[in-house]
Amino acid sequence: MAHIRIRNTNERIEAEDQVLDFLDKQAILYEHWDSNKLTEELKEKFVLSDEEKRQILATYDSEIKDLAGRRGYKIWDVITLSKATPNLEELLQKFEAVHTHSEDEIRAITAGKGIFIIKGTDDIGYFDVELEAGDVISVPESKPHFFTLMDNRKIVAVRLFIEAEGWVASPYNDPEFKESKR
Ligand SMILES: CSCCC(=O)/C(O)=C/O
Ligand SMILES: [Fe+2]
Ligand code: NI
Repeated sequence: MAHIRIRNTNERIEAEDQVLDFLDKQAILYEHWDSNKLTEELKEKFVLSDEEKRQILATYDSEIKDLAGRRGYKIWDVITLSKATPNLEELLQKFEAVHTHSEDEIRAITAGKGIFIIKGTDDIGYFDVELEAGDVISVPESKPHFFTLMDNRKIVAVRLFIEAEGWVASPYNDPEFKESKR
């Protein structure tokens, strides 16, 4: 279940009903897939062969097609980030810079965990959405956000796209975002 941290106040929201209500008010789509559908091995595997990525997509095929159908998504893949990822630091530099996308950014976490930091309404400011296996999030098109790993430094996620370049991050220079609050 996702947990929220509001950066300006350091307030944490962890009760499921309050998390769902908060994300709904912030126009962040949040859903939940059954993380137990994966084999025990794949729940803890962060270096994946193409066959293992295909196995993850096959495991969640009905959830992916249902979500894709409702949101008009046509392409999906699996991304894995861990210390074993050859260009991890380069990728994180891109993910950790405030950016926007030209389509809603849909990510379904299937293993590990990560944080999306999203620019909320003016009264809230930036807030963290701490995600774990089973959590599915959609960051709306053009909404400033960034992503970082948590202390375990590893995650596997299904990414859904409308356009192949839908993942392209457009830098967003936000004077309201204070680096010190990373
Ligand atoms: C865990 S998905 C990798 C992060 C990403 O694609 C992105 O755009 C984050 O904002
Ligand atoms: Fe993004
Ligand atoms: Ni919890």
